Amino acid sequence: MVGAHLGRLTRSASGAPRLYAEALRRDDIHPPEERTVVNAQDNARTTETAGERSAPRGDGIVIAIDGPSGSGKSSTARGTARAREMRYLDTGAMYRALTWWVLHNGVDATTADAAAVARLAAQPVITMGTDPTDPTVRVDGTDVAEDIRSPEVTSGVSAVSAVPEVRERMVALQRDIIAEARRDSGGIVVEGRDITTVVAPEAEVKIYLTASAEARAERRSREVRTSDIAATRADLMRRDLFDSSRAESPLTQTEDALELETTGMSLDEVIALVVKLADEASGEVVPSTGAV
Ligand SMILES: Nc1ncnc2c1ncn2[C@@H]1O[C@H](COP(=O)(O)OP(=O)(O)O)[C@@H](O)[C@H]1O
Ligand SMILES: Nc1ccn([C@@H]2O[C@H](COP(=O)(O)OP(=O)(O)O)[C@@H](O)[C@H]2O)c(=O)n1
Repeated sequence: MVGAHLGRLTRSASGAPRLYAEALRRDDIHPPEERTVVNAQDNARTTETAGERSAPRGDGIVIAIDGPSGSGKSSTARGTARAREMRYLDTGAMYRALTWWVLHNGVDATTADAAAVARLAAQPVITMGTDPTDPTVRVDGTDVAEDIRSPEVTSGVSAVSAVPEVRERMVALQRDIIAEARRDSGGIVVEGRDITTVVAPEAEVKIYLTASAEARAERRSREVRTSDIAATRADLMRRDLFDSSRAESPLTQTEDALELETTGMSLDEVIALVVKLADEASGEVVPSTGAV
């Protein structure tokens, strides 16, 4: 199992291995910018970004990250993809894009019946740009990157993403993007709620990212510049409950994903740890044998 030698591992309540921050105090984990280039292939990659790379490599790995809202999935996935020159896929942005489309067509996603949502969600072409320095999301060619972060979309997205036809369509698209990244690049970091369980259970690195509800609410409040941490926390809890209790592909923590508890860790520390796991999984670093 990836990461078993990286730090102090214990078992969480679900039985999943849990990696604590103590691992970061070990000498062999560096922030991404200090990461040493470990082979010639890596060296060649330093001059281009993941999005620009043209030469097919065919040895790309997949890093799958799931977790609740505000646990740091997007920032960690993006940072890791940038550090390792991989592609990056924010699957939440895809469900948000479809939710935007539903609202754009005058339908309230939270009250509409599932059949109406499914019909509408089948219509537009969703296009995802996977360069981690400039990820894009388009609906029928319209750039919706900003609009999909609106409170209206955030309120409706859990209802839209619970519709089976919506998931079927998005998962197929996600798998296509992953297959292409495996074939043509250094691989891809994919984050969401069902990546380790449904979209890419075969991923070389599987992580369940988490943090305390307080830490997540504080992070999100800082991000959206509100001082009402209690309201932010309530919104996170509402969405987490919906996402983890729905019938279709609920957010779940499985035994074969490494739980990374990030309360008290900085983003750079988390990224450094995931980069380290990825380096090991792709054979770029010889695993150390000491502490477990
Ligand atoms: N380990 C961390 N420490 C402090 N802030 C963090 C950490 N990880 C993420 N953040 C910040 O928390 C906010 C939410 O992170 P994000 O990556 O959007 O989470 P998610 O994708 O899981 O909802 C962002 O502003 C991000 O910069
Ligand atoms: N793989 C995924 C990703 C997101 N989603 C849904 O999309 C919503 C928005 O995802 P997001 O990653 O943008 O969420 P946050 O970053 O706001 O926490 C989630 O609350 C889920 O309802 C999903 O069902 N499956």
